[in-house]
Amino acid sequence: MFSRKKLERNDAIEQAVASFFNLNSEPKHREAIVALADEKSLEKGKKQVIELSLPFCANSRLDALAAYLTEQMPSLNKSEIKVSYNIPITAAKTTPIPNVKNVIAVSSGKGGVGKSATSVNLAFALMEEGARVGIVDADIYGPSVPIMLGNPEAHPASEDNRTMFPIDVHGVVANSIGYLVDSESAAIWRGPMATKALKQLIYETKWPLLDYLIVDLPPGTGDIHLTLAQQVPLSAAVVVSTPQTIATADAKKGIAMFGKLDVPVLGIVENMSYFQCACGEKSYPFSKGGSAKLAQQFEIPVLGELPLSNAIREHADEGKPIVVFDPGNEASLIYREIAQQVSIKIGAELPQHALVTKHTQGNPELGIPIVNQQ
Ligand SMILES: Nc1ncnc2c1ncn2[C@@H]1O[C@H](COP(=O)(O)OP(=O)(O)OP(=O)(O)O)[C@@H](O)[C@H]1O
Repeated sequence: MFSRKKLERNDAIEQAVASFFNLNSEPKHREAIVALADEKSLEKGKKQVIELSLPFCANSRLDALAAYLTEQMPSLNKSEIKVSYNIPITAAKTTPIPNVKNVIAVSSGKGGVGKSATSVNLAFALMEEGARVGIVDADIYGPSVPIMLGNPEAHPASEDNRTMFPIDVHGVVANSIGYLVDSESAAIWRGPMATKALKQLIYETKWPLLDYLIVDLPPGTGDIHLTLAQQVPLSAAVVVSTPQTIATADAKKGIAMFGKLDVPVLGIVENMSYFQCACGEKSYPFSKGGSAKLAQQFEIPVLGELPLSNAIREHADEGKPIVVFDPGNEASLIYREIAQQVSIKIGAELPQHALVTKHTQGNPELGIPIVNQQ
């Protein structure tokens, strides 16, 4: 009979992991990282399995993490490092959405700055990093997610004519008003009708277990935003802007609105930041540094700067998200970095839901079963 060695939490490994991911040294930012190891075998440099549980997803950095850990701690040299993700549930002040751990609003003050393109690619980037992700298109008046996902003719199935199943697209599940009614009908909805439609879309969709639900908001700071922030358990928001003053001025209103509604803004995604010609030279058609100034003012980070790129536009127009269809493209790599930062901030920096006990995967009271991931 073989008995499994008892593995103990190993503080030194946890600290090294936290420093690799540049986490703040405050204990609350580290405590969700759990490293289990048999300390005695570590001392002797024996081959063993280290079990690492992270509160965020980081597929693209696992090789670098393993290299960093063995460099910092040569005793890990012969060890196999097994990583799993245990993404926590963050603050839920209002009715939770069954099966959904974290809701991330993607917002912009001004229209046309690339909010939907960012929402869609952020969703796929989080999925590629190892999370279970859904996207809901809250842009009731101009839903563009179905086009960007390449399935504008799709229609969610229903078992009971009351609830619907989201549509699975390349591993992300989605729902949009665009799948349910034609665009002319939705465009004439006003106030209560639009907010009711949005709530139905969110609460009457049977989401599978999701680490993150991305909500692509309409531009501006109107009724829909207020409803969403007050009646849907938003974990955090990401604000998209171009660098030009007219866009950052509107983005500012959005950041201020989330501040008043107590929704943490994780940072700004600067879209159409620069244009890089084939010769390698960069130019700045929409001005330079606008988001950095805004970020400084609100003491939030710029999560990433995306180029004005034909490839981003073509993939969006063709319904083939660039992160999935051209993963090696510079823009895809930037989306992946943004996704990682979003995931790290939610997992290691935001307060977790009070009902979530430490290292608990889910919460039955929230309709989230306790299951083991990966
Ligand atoms: N970085 C980029 N480079 C080139 N084109 C882009 C980029 N980002 C987005 N686009 C294109 O710009 C157009 C507007 O983008 P998108 O629909 O994402 O903006 P939006 O802010 O969601 O707009 P709205 O909310 O007003 O509908 C789309 O055709 C999209 O493909």
